[in-house]
Amino acid sequence: MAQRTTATEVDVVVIGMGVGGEHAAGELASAGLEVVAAEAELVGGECAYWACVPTKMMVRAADLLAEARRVPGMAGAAEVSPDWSPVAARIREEATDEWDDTVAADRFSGRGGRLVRGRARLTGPRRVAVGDEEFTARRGVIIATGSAPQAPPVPGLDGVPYWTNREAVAAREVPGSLLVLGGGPVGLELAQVYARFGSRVTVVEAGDRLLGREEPEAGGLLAGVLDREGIFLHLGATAVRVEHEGGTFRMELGDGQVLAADRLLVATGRRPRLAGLGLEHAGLDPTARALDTDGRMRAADGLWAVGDVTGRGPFTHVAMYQAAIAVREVLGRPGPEADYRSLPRVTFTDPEVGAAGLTERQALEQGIRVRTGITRLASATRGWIHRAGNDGFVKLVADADREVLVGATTAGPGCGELLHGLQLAIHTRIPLAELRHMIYAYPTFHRAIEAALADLGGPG
Ligand SMILES: Cc1cc2nc3c(=O)[nH]c(=O)nc-3n(C[C@H](O)[C@H](O)[C@H](O)COP(=O)(O)OP(=O)(O)OC[C@H]3O[C@@H](n4cnc5c(N)ncnc54)[C@H](O)[C@@H]3O)c2cc1C
Ligand SMILES: NC(=O)c1ccc[n+]([C@@H]2O[C@H](COP(=O)([O-])OP(=O)(O)OC[C@H]3O[C@@H](n4cnc5c(N)ncnc54)[C@H](O)[C@@H]3O)[C@@H](O)[C@H]2O)c1
Repeated sequence: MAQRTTATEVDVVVIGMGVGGEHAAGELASAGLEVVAAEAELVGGECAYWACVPTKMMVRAADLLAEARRVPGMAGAAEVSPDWSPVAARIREEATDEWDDTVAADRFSGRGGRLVRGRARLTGPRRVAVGDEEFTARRGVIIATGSAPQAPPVPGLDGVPYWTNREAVAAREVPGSLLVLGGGPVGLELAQVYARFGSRVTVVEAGDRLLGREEPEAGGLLAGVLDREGIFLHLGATAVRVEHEGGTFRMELGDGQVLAADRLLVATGRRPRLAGLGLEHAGLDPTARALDTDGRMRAADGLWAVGDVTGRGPFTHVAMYQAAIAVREVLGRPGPEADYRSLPRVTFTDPEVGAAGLTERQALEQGIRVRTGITRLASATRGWIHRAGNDGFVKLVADADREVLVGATTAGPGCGELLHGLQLAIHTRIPLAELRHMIYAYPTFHRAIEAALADLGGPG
């Protein structure tokens, strides 16, 4: 690509103002650097406008309905009449400002940064073009362009008006029926929300279990709960054709079954947004699936990458963690390298599924001599007291040679919060003997950890 002769010189250019880019650009501007940040859509990115924040508002509302439905048999009678309008209004008024990022853009300008609207591309090492403007970055460029939904190559799919998470978040009405392709976190959180608001929901998952990246017990647990809530599940199912006619979506499966619904949500994963970024002009492979970064978030000399583009865990907390490291690096401040050993993630279904570190399978693949312990939440006093909605378990994965935890899953009501103590144990390698000899408050859900530790067996 021909370089323009005049380019504006600044300290740093940040490409993409999602959670990762916004954090990095804001901090660097506050530190007094001259920062230009390019954003093609909305400052705040996917998380604020179409992902974490609005979906968790939807989940909160759906969970309230589910709790109210648990009143019979435990506390009397309750009549529940779901109404989507307060959810749709809250998403518009509180979460997204009607998908207007003025507040976030002003916040960045208020810190001294310059926001440039448009799609940026690299035109050389430390050189970035946005529309007609070109910038050179004395210290370097931070790529934080996030990820985009990835649809599978199912015949007919690209010609129909399917939903991604964006349309599912922006919906003003609950569809009478919803077909969800993909049983990962996006598909399951949204499937349960819509089902609890009265939609007839069917989930089609190609793998043999739900939430395939996590422990098999988590997928099994959710399959049981969702089935009980009236969600139709097709596991190990392949969609071979999709069509949309007369307002109805029809999906043919490999076994010949045809499923029909008013809406189709495609939630089959996301892919780092790297196409058209001009990576080749910075000496990087433009066909790479993700940007390979070192522990200091460097992808090349004078080029850092943070967030979903790094492929290190597509979560907001990872993007922010990495952004903080990149900021330190740009400012030349000392600090530790990125450490993903206790990487936490929580799927906000009900029951929530929290996980940190390695699954049993990942640990085995790393050659670790593994010991596991598991306990059902219902068998802990608090789980038994809780009764309705007490589905869940705690599973621990230990390194039998080093006698420390390397992974944990906490599934149950609000059990994403239960994860933190275990994450700390994994991260700081607390010896199992220490964990066993702590006192666990009675009757809490976290006492289930003590039972799972006992189930691990081994010395001590
Ligand atoms: C439905 C859903 C629910 C989720 N829930 C959670 C959750 O509960 N917890 C959690 O931790 N994570 C959750 N995630 C994941 C989370 O949203 C992402 O990990 C997070 O948004 C990644 O941040 P990012 O800064 O890397 O990218 P993004 O948020 O994707 O931001 C990237 C930004 O870059 C801009 N951009 C892209 N290319 C260019 C370009 N060339 N020039 C200029 N700008 C560009 C985009 O417009 C965008 O604003 C969820 C995801 C989905 C889809
Ligand atoms: N609570 C959270 O932190 C949260 C919430 C939502 C999303 N996210 C993150 O966003 C990313 C995207 O989520 P996702 O659920 O879209 O992706 P995912 O990759 O986690 O799950 C996609 C699912 O779709 C299935 N699939 C793929 N192709 C298929 C096909 N042709 N037919 C049927 N099923 C098919 C896969 O087997 C998989 O189970 C994930 O990495 C996730 O961790 C996080």
